[in-house]
Amino acid sequence: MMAQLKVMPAVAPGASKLAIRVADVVKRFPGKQSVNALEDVSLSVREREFVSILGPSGCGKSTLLRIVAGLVPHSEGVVQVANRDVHGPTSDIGVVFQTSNMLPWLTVEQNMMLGAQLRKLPSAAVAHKVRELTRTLGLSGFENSYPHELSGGMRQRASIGQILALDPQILLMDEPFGALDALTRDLLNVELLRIWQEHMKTVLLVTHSIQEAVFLSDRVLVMSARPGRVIHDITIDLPRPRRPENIKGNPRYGEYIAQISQIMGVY
Ligand SMILES: Nc1ncnc2c1ncn2[C@@H]1O[C@H](COP(=O)(O)OP(=O)(O)OP(=O)(O)O)[C@@H](O)[C@H]1O
Repeated sequence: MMAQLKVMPAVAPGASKLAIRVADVVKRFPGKQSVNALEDVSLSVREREFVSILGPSGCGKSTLLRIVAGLVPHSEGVVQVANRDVHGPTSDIGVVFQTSNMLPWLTVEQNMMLGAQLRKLPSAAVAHKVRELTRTLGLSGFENSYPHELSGGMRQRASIGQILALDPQILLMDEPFGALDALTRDLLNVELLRIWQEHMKTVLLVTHSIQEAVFLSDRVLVMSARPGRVIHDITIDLPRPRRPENIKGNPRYGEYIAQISQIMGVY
């Protein structure tokens, strides 16, 4: 028996405590060859939900994430974070990209402190938080290392630490583990779930990996080819806490992957 997929409307009617609301968003990049990147995109993410976005290359996933982050303006529609219209970056949101944002001339600890210092957050509290994050992200002993002295996985963990040091309520992640080998990616997926649960964050993650999306998420959104729209909203009904050993052998996990692969035309 295949798992029964719950396909929900893209914007849950009457949903309370929305962390992110995107309604009928259009994005056009003007220019000689103007690009219609997004067309009537609607989605909602509730507080503390873990939602992933999948879609074909070039469908506008990164653009959508950057719009929610306030880094790119949208052409039409409504984008709200914590019930407020997004007009630019806010402290409610932290963004993790595929490649590390660390400054090469600063150490891990200095990089993790930097954002908080720029925001003039109280330095003793920040130093305490950074020490704690260094430990929980498995970077103890590397506080004084420079980015080039770290492995790719450690650099990504440090980048996540940089963002968590600012304590945003919402984490937007754009293929954060895309450049890593499969084993490191699996390990960081488990760490990400632990962080998400411990720190009670809302996460919106863009990924190319159906397996990663199913393993991590409460819901998986699937976008159409460009101009991108959210065409499926699939609730992942797998038990938590999730670890590879108790999820990857679960037949429902395989069924979700098969169904999403079918939706996306990937076999
Ligand atoms: N600054 C820009 N100016 C013009 N066009 C852009 C710009 N940024 C993105 N685009 C176009 O918008 C479309 C969506 O790009 P985007 O990077 O959001 O897709 P994506 O789904 O994240 O792709 P991928 O999965 O390959 O990373 C593409 O056609 C891209 O060329």
